[in-house]
Amino acid sequence: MSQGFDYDLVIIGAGVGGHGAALHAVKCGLKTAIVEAGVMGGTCVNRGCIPSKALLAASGRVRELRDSHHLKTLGIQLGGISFDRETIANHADNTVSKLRGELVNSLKRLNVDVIQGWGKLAGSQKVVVETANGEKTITAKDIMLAPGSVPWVPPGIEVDGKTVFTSDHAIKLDWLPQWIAIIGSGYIGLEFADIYTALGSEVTMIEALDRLMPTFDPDIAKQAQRVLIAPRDIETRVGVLAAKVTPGAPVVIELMDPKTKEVVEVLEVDACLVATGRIPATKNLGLESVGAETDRRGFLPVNDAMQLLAGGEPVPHVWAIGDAMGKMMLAHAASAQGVAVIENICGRPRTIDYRSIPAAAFTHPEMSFVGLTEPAAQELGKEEGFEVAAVRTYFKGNSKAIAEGETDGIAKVIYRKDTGEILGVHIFGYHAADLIQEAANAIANRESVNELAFSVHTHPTLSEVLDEAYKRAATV
Ligand SMILES: Cc1cc2nc3c(=O)[nH]c(=O)nc-3n(C[C@H](O)[C@H](O)[C@H](O)COP(=O)(O)OP(=O)(O)OC[C@H]3O[C@@H](n4cnc5c(N)ncnc54)[C@H](O)[C@@H]3O)c2cc1C
Ligand SMILES: NC(=O)c1ccc[n+]([C@@H]2O[C@H](COP(=O)([O-])OP(=O)(O)OC[C@H]3O[C@@H](n4cnc5c(N)ncnc54)[C@H](O)[C@@H]3O)[C@@H](O)[C@H]2O)c1
Repeated sequence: MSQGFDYDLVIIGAGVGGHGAALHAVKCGLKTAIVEAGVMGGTCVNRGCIPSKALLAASGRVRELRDSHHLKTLGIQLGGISFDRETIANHADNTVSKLRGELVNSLKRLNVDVIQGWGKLAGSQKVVVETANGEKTITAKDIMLAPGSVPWVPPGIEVDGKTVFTSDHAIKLDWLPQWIAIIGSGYIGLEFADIYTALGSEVTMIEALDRLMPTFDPDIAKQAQRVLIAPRDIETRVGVLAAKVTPGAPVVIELMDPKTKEVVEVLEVDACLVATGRIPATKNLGLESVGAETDRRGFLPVNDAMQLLAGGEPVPHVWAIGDAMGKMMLAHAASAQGVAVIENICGRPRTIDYRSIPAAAFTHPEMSFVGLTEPAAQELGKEEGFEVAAVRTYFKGNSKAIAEGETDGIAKVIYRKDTGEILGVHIFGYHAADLIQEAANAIANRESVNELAFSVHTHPTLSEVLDEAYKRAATV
């Protein structure tokens, strides 16, 4: 099919986004190559989702087995629980190797050519790859940019990879500091606070904004703070910037009042995890060869079809997906975008419905959401002229949660009062990450609480927290 080109499609970046796109491209009959400068699998497989979840699985088990009060209520008594840090780290490493191997094999099986090297655009249908053996030029009918993202380290913070580090180092679990400061209370800060406290470290969590977990719905953040932060070995500093961090023994952290710019406190800790967000890896991509440039924050500008834009106009045959275009920095969002681009290339127009993409933090218990927070829904209601309502149900009223002894949790359903359409669902509690999927499907189909109230949920399951919410919200 390649019509005088080396390939139908060349993808730059073999993360989950590029990989998902490659699999779908082959299914659609496109001759495909993927260019990777680093390790196959990108952030999610090597430095993100997978190793962090392996660490959370092991540390979560330690937390559970050490919770003698909880076990006692179930009639269980255990002796002292010990763990081996190195074996936990190996579990994460082995999981990464296994999944990376499977990813590489899946590409091999489908005859996707893997080209190792740094890829960049040299025009809208040409890629130059800097390989170990020199430059290689390849042509393609379409090109997809999927270069992902890297940790963002604010100015003033010096990372040495030993005492001051980002998640790239933390996932190796090289050591367990007695006292660790975590800068940022987003996903990475929360998940690593869960890991470190379960394994016995004391944590000081520093958040620049005026409340912890600022991107989560306020009700959920409040409940999570009550369960994930307050009873654990975690001190918090909120509304202060970590302005200067100097590695060493001790690590010295200067906290600054963002308004007065004055240093308000100096902390001396054993280690510091910088979890202050991620930035797109979009330097040296040859964008100038097609007249394009990144936006102010370094993201690749795209339209709804995910065509790369130059001066507001789509560059023919060049597409961009994943963390590098910055719509939602999640693995499943990146692969959904990759698949949608292939559909667009094949002439079956497809866009992404971001409102129905769920997200979860894999703390113990988990936090998850899909759609709008209550303040965002209220804002939309004001703009579009509808009223917003919310119902809350609690895990302590759910029979399965009671049987499990896992009653800390809340589900919140936000919906339009007039039509009952669900606008957002937020869950904090046992298995929240799995529970959110049915709400995501409901939002994707723009379903109303009035219909959902008739959908039958298995009894006794945790999913009945949503069943109860739909029934309470329904007008009939
Ligand atoms: C600690 C942590 C935990 C996470 N946990 C989750 C989670 O539980 N669930 C979830 O959904 N998301 C999670 N994420 C986010 C998730 O990892 C990212 O959203 C996802 O990896 C983005 O995929 P991507 O394909 O866009 O980019 P990446 O995975 O970053 O892959 C991009 C690839 O492109 C390569 N590359 C870049 N430039 C070039 C070039 N010029 N030439 C050749 N190759 C190039 C890079 O080497 C890299 O391999 C987590 C992230 C972190 C850091
Ligand atoms: N379970 C998951 O899906 C998962 C897990 C980990 C990471 N991720 C992805 O990785 C991305 C990065 O995660 P993250 O937690 O680093 O970023 P984040 O954007 O979620 O949170 C960063 C936090 O750091 C705070 N901050 C920034 N600079 C600061 C400073 N100088 N002092 C104090 N606080 C400061 C911000 O206010 C913010 O609350 C996320 O966008 C997420 O999409 C997802």
